[in-house]
Amino acid sequence: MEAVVEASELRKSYGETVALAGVSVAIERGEIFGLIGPNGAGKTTLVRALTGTTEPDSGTARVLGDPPPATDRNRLAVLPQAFSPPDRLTAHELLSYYAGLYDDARDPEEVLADVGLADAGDTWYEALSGGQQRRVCVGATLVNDPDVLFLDEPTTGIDPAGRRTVWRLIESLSAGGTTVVLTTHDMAEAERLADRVGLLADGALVADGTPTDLVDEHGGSSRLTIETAAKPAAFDELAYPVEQPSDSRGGESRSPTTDSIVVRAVTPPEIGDVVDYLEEREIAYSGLEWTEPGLEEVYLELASRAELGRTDAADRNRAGGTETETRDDEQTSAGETA
Ligand SMILES: Nc1ncnc2c1ncn2[C@@H]1O[C@H](COP(=O)(O)OP(=O)(O)OP(=O)(O)O)[C@@H](O)[C@H]1O
Repeated sequence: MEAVVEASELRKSYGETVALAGVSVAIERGEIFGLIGPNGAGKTTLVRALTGTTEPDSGTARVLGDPPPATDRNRLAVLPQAFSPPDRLTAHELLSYYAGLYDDARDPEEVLADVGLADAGDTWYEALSGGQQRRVCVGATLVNDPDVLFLDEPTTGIDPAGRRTVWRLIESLSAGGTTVVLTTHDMAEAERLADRVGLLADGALVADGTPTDLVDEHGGSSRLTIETAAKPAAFDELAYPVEQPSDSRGGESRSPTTDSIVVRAVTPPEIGDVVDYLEEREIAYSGLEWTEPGLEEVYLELASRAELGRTDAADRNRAGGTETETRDDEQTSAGETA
């Protein structure tokens, strides 16, 4: 398959802050690539390097075969995280304005219908709800019927029904051959939409795979949480691994909870064995909850590993001193739809 978005060893630092530490990725035509990672991981910087609004210090990028500054703007669209169009335009006027920037544009009415706002065309942007405004912004990226679409947290602030409208839209765009790079903090969104997920941490792509593969590799086993005051020792004879969950994952605030026990790797038909164990030994419990691992577990696991790695590196640096490549900062340009 043809890669329409490619990055090779992209590096970018702002002063001593390394935003991208050598990111390589290739995204194929029609693929939905979910970009996830903690705040400050480098996601926006990567998108900016791929869309030509920031110049990497080194490495190369190509979108639709050209380096980003030369990418055909008629074939590309970007929805930045913070995008504030003029308030005193109606939704229809706004989409007409953006449509006017392209040689060949879609009918704004059609685009409004796509984002579920067919009846809101005459409403001023400022009079729309936050979620409706975000949907108009998504619409603004669709007026040129792009071949490559970068969406930075497109559904933030949108209600569940509206989110589903946007999800279905993204799916149908991808089915029609549009390549979508979707930055999100919503793991359900990434799991539902992304063909492939890339997890950035500290400027490095620490995982890249289908949601299913990532969950198999890093998600750990299923969890059966038992609400009980019993101690882990009460489960010594149970044939499954048992642990006492922590109040928080990672960090020094980790402390065991005293009101629940987690039994790992129990399949749904085996839950009865655990219940029998509780009953036979008269262990009091007030509830059971079985959960499969998902992308959220992958995210927490890999992000906490990256955090541990950073702590180790900081310790080593404190012990031995380090050299950091610095470079002049550059202006952050306000995002704009392409
Ligand atoms: N123009 C800039 N000047 C200085 N530092 C910057 C600039 N842009 C980004 N950074 C820094 O680079 C790092 C990566 O930032 P970036 O915005 O790419 O992260 P992100 O993953 O998009 O975060 P978030 O999830 O919060 O949007 C951060 O430490 C950030 O402070």
